[in-house]
Formats: sequence, structure tokens, C-alpha cells
Amino acid sequence: MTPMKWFFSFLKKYRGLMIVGILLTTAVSVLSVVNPYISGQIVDQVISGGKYDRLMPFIGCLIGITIVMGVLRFLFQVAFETASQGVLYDMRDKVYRKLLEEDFAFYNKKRTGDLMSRQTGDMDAIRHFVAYVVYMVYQSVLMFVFALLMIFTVNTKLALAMLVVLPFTAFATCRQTKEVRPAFKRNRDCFSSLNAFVQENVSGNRVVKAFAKEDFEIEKFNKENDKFRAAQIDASKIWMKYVPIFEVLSYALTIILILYGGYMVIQGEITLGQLVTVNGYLWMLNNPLRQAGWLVNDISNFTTSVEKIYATYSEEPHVKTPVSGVVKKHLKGEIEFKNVSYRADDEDIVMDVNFKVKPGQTVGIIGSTGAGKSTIMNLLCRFYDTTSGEVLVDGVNVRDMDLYNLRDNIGMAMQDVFLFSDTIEGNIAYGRPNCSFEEVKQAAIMADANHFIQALSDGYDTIVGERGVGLSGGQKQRISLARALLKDPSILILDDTTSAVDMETESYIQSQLKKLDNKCTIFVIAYRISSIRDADLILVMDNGRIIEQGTHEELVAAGGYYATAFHNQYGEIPQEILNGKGEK
Ligand SMILES: Nc1ncnc2c1ncn2[C@@H]1O[C@H](COP(=O)(O)OP(=O)(O)OP(=O)(O)O)[C@@H](O)[C@H]1O
Repeated sequence: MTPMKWFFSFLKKYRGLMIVGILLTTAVSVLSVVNPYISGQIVDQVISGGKYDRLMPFIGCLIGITIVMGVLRFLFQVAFETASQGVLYDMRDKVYRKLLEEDFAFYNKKRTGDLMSRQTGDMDAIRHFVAYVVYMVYQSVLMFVFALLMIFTVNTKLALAMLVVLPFTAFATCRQTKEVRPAFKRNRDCFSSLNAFVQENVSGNRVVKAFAKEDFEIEKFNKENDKFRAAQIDASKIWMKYVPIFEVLSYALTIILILYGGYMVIQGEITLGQLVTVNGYLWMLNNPLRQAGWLVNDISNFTTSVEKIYATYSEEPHVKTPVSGVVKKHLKGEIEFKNVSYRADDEDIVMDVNFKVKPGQTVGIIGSTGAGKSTIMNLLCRFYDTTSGEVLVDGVNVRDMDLYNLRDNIGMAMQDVFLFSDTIEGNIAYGRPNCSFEEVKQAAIMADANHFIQALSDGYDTIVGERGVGLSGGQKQRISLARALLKDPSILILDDTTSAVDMETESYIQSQLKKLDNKCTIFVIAYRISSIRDADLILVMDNGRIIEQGTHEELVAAGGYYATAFHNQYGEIPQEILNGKGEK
């Protein structure tokens, strides 16, 4: 599908409104030819011919037609505006749904600000096109043609003389279209880039402040700002060059009328009234010429925006739900990785991973930073697809499972905690918005979050700022854990979820998680041995590979990477802390 075909597919739904708008615009354009004709008749019949009794009916007609045109104009503007809002609503909705369908790989590459520009500035260019440019172009062409036809009925020679201007106008329009398109593309690219820069800086303002890099960022911003200004000036230079050309062409028509038309009146070839009539049609010729430059700009802006939105929209996610994927409402949580490898950007991220987990078991994953621990979980959730090998859940390859069903069965507290600007209750209940407050509270108690939430002035109704601003790292982690627990999932993934909480809190959380034993399969990624030592299976990762696996005792006895880490971390720690303190 081409971008334009895609755009027209949205317009289809509103074709009724568009047709009504087009018909009303046609009516207004037809009526526009009447008033100049009446003005000519007033001159010929009333002023020159002395038939004063006709003056009032003529004036009545002038006023009546003006009122009818005003009403019709209002109606067609309403029709086009309504259609444009409809198109915009549907397009925004469709693009947004597609954005939600996109996979991690898509978001890894795209800048948030760019995606925002698609949904704002680019969408508005499309709205403007449907609401205004469509009828302006149509009306301009109709008026120009009707006016020319009417001038032909008055006098062929005069009409032909005025037609001389037409080839020049067509030539200038073509040239401007050709020049303005790349300029508008550049303009929109720079706007997107500026948008992305500002978005990134606003999100990262704490880092900027912490490093006192305001001047550096202002300098970078100025560069983006300069680029955008330069692109705008380049684009405006083009229309600044052409608008005077269209103005001159429209004045040329006036000059032709005054000189040639005046000469014809003197020669008696046309009456003074006919000259007045043709003069009345002159603005119908002039106006479209004056508008041509602006309309070409608007059309270029529109086509660039459609192309940009469509380019984003048409990017197909690599990870898709199969057409008739396996649906199992409640998964048991049996997991097997069979010779799993994953490559990205020509790099081996995970290699030849094999392990098996029975339902209800707890798996600890430990290893050096960048070893591939989170990637393994990403493959389990099918955020990425394996390059080779199979990830099986309850004996079914995750590629054959309905994607939403799979993820619905997984509760995940991610390493990079993201909280929405909502109440704490809303954040915890994100996965189960219809659950009771008691259930939310219970999940918070399990995550050791209840007491600090209740200490906040608005308790569970406290609005957490964007990304959870106003909460400590450990508090955010605990809310994220409560959110995952409330889902009551078959598979629970805790990716570095207790790294920012003290050991006592961690130990309490562990004792709470023990209540889930045999109820759900749990994966715990951690650096602290204390977080995973009781796991049924511990995977030790390094450089994308599982280098050791077994229970705590087995791995300590093996005297490898795990045993070294264990002795490094807890050599001098008293035994009761290693064993955990249990419930608070
Ligand atoms: N989709 C991807 N594209 C490119 N590189 C990736 C992708 N996924 C992971 N990586 C890279 O693979 C490596 C392993 O990442 P991963 O997040 O799995 O490590 P990790 O063991 O969880 O590390 P940490 O403990 O520091 O969180 C990193 O170097 C990461 O940049």
C-alpha cells in the first residue's frame, strides 16, 4: 500500500460528509458568478439605461445570494471540519494501536520525541489538509474555471487575452511544488529532532542537573534550534520567492482588463456594465492565483506528514502473535530452554542456553553484569524471538502461543522500574484494574510496601509523579513488586527487584515469596547470593552462557564462579542474616 492509499482508506468512512462538503462548495462557487453579473446589470440597466425600478430587485438579489453563500460556506466548513476530526481520530487511534503492537526492537531504535511528533505535528498537518486545503483547492479551481467561462460568455477575445497568464501560473506552480517538497521534509525532520531532544532532556533533567551540564545542554539545544530555524527559513525562502510571482501574475490580469477591456469599451465592443461584470470575476481569477503558493506549501506539508506517519505505521514488529496461537487460560509454569541462542546487531547475546524448570519451582539467576540474565527473561516473555533453539512453556514453544495469553500469565518486576503518573493504588492494580482495595493492600504487604504507603499523606491515593518521582529507588521497586504479585501470575519474574532495599526488607520479601512456593514458578535475577540461595535451581551466567547450574549447596561444593561469589559476599556475614530473618 502506498502512503496516499493508506490515507484515503481513512477518508472512505467520511465520504458522505466529504461529498456533502464538495456539493456545497460547488454551489457556493456557482453562486459566486451571479453577483458580478448582477453588478454589471445594475450598471447597464439602472445607471446607463435609467430603469431605476429594477434597482431594488437587483439589490435584493445581491443581498439574498450573499446570505445564502454565507450559510452554505458555514455548512461546508462544518462538513470538512467534522470529516477532518474523524479522520484524525481514526488515524491517531490506529497509529497508537500499532505503536502498542511494536516490539522491543522497534522502541530500541526509535526516539520517543520522534514518535510524539508523528502523533502531534504530523497528524495536525493531515487535519489541516482535510479541513481546509481540500475545499480551498477545489473551490479555487472551480472559481477560476467558472470565472473564465463567464468571461468567455461576455467576450471571447477578452477571455483569451486573460488566458495568456495561465501557462505562467502552471509553470510557477510546478516549479514551486518541486522545490518545496524536500524543504518541507527537512523541516519536519528537524522539528522531530528538536522535539526528541527536548523530550529526552526533560526526562533526563535530573542527570543534567546532577552533572551541572545545563550549559552543555543549552548549547546542544541551540544547535537543534538553529537547524530547525535554518530549515524553516529555507522553506520560507522558497515560498517567499514564489508568492510575489503569483502576485505579479494576478496583477497582470488586472492590467490586461484595464488596458484591453477599457480599450474594448471605448471601441464599443463591450458595454461598461460588461466591464464591471468582468472586473467582478477578476477576484475569482486572482484569488486562486494568490492562494496557489500557499496551497502548494500546505499540500507538500501534508504529503510529507502522511509519508512519515505511514513509514512509522508500516514497520511490522518482528515478534507477532500467531494467527491461531495456543491459548491456555492458566499456565502451569513448566519452562524449558532448549539450545537457545540470541543474536542482535551481529553480536551473540545469549548462547546455547539449556535448563528445565518444574511448575512452582524457584530459579535464581546470577552472573556478571551484561552476562545475558535479563535477555533470558526477555526471551521467555517473547519480547524478542530466539535466533535458534526453543523456549517452551508447558511444553509449547512460546512462538506458537498466543502472545497476550503468554504475557497475561507472567508477572514481571523489571530492573528499570516504570511507574505511571497515577495513584499508588492505580499503579499496583495496573494488571488487574478491577481488583478490590483489599487485594491491592495484600500485594503491598507481601512486597513490604504497605507501611511506607500508609505513612504517605494520601496513602494509597498518593499520586506518584512521572516515572515515580517522589519515591525512593527501594520504594519504587516494592511498588513494582506488588504490581507483579497482584497479577497472581503462573510465572513471576523479579529482575533485580530488591537491589535497592536493605537486607532486612529483602529477607522479609523472601519469606513472603515463599508463600508462593508451588503456586507459581519464580525467576529471581540478583547480584546478592542471599536473594537466590534458597532457589530450587541456580543458573550462573557469564558472557551469554550458563557456566554453572544447580542448587546453592551443589554450586558451593563445586567451588567455581558461584562459590567464589558466595565467599566474597558473605564470608564474614553472621549466619542468621544469611538464613534470613523471616516475617516482620
Ligand atoms: N536487543 C538487543 N540488541 C542489542 N544488544 C542487546 C539486546 N539485548 C541485550 N543486548 C546486550 O546484551 C548484553 C546482555 O544484556 P542483559 O540485559 O541481558 O544483561 P544482564 O546480565 O541482565 O546485565 P545486568 O545485570 O547489568 O542487568 C548487554 O551487553 C546488552 O547491551
